[in-house]
Amino acid sequence: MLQFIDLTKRYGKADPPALQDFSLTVEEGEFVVLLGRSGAGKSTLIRCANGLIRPTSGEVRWKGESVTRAKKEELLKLRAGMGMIFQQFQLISRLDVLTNVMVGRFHHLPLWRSLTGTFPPEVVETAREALHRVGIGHLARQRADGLSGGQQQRVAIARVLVQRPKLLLGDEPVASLDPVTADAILRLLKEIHRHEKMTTILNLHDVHMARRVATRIVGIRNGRLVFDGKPEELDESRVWDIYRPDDDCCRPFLVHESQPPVSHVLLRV
Ligand SMILES: Nc1ncnc2c1ncn2[C@@H]1O[C@H](COP(=O)(O)OP(=O)(O)OP(=O)(O)O)[C@@H](O)[C@H]1O
Repeated sequence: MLQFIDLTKRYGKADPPALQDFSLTVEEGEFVVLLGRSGAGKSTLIRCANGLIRPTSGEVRWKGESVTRAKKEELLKLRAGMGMIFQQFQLISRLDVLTNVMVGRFHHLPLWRSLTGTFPPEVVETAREALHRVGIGHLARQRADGLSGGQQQRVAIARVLVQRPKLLLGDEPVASLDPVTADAILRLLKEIHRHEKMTTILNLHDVHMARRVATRIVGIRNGRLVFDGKPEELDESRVWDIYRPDDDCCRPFLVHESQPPVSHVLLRV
């Protein structure tokens, strides 16, 4: 169980809070998609989950242990059970694909192996299997920077698979990809979720895709939770609550009867 308890995050004293009194409990095995406008606080929340960002107040607890209060060593241990994928993939560009995937096992190997970059045969085998699983087994010996965005995200997902985390966090994992590739990556994540049952939290900018993959959708607006429900409960007025501009300036256009539903309009802007 992952608990966000009364989180508030201010980056600067004078800045408005990126998160404000934010509480949410995510049960094991859920597939949660965070929706919200740019700057709503989605990335901040995801990064608080694995301690990349410390909240100004409040606490994150993972399986009962405090991520927020964990000391460096404890935090590294907690993070070993949390995989993360990013918009910009975060691969080591000069290394080949297979080595990038094996990096996912670093947490579980003795320090000398990390320092020398040598991996036991079973790790090599596990990494090869993971690459096949994500559909790019044939690219194992290619340099990471020679791949397309979709292929790089598959490498990043394979790296998470060898890590065998209990929690997968995705900070806009498909935001840099074209719609067809984004769709393929989300299908892959959904299939992995179905198979591994790992708790998954992603933030996405696409309402339609969110409805398709999530078991639960959380809407964030100005750092506060404004929707928490099943995909089928996210009707047009709730989509509007999440995305409406603060001054309501565009509402007459967006909800005009002759217009497609808000979620469709939002997909196109
Ligand atoms: N490192 C930082 N320093 C200062 N302010 C930051 C920092 N990171 C985020 N913010 C601010 O915190 C608020 C929330 O940002 P955050 O990136 O969490 O939103 P988001 O919903 O993920 O947005 P997007 O969808 O555009 O990525 C924004 O006002 C943003 O400008």
